[in-house]
Amino acid sequence: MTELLTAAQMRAIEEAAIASGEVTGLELMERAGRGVVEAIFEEWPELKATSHRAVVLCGPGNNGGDGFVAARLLKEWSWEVEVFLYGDPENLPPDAKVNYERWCGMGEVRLLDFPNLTDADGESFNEAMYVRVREDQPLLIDALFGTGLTRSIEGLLPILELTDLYAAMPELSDVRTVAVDIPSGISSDTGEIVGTADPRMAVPANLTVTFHKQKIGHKNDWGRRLCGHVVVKDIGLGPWDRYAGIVE
Ligand SMILES: NC(=O)C1=CN([C@@H]2O[C@H](COP(=O)(O)OP(=O)(O)OC[C@H]3O[C@@H](n4cnc5c(N)ncnc54)[C@H](O)[C@@H]3O)[C@@H](O)[C@H]2O)[C@@H](O)CC1
Ligand SMILES: [K+]
Repeated sequence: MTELLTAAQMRAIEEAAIASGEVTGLELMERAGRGVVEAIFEEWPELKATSHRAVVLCGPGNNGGDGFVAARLLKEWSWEVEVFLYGDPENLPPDAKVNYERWCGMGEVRLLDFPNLTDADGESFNEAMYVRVREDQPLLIDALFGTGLTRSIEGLLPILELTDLYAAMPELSDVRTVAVDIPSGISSDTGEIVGTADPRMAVPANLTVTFHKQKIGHKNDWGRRLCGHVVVKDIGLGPWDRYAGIVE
């Protein structure tokens, strides 16, 4: 029996755990977000000593929900946290919506889909972000897409330009990027970049925090190259053999 999961197996395991009544989806999401923050402090213990800055990019599904949890917990650590959402808050799945709303009680959410990439004052979004990244060197948390990615994120180039910014600034080699579950753009079933062979269509990470077990995509193809250090966090789904019917 392999201990690498597909997206469908992970989903089935979560559904079985929720159906058993032992845990809710909301609790799993809270543990996932907490796991991300724990992994950040384990990877870079120096970040625990002083408050820091984070930019959290949240997507339209439950991966984004994990991002909202991580944002809230970092804010509780007195970090300065900026949250950006790709998608319509009204269409977030229920658990992600709850965590979006919890975050809204603590801070602003800027939408990532404004078409001309220009703020109301005429400043280019990417220019503003470039300045912020250069000056503040925030931790970047990629909670755009996880196991639910179904098509290429090519249409999201404006977001990817942000990650290009990180790559293009050698003086900022200390900038840290953290993928929630898997770098956005990578298929958790194959490790390939979804819908394209262009490696720029994925968000590379220094640290990837996944849940319960690693997915096939962490170990293969571009996934293996773009995940950075992969950490698996227990979110209380129980022992492996409990799901024998799902993971044979
Ligand atoms: N209860 C649960 O199911 C849990 C889920 N978890 C997190 O949830 C993630 C899976 O959540 P989801 O299944 O909601 O999936 P995702 O959050 O990965 O993404 C799904 C959403 O993205 C959209 N989408 C997919 N490809 C797109 C593209 N190329 N461009 C634009 N939109 C696109 C889909 O239409 C859908 O709205 C996991 O990776 C993990 O991070 C964790 O919170 C643990 C608990
Ligand atoms: K991600």
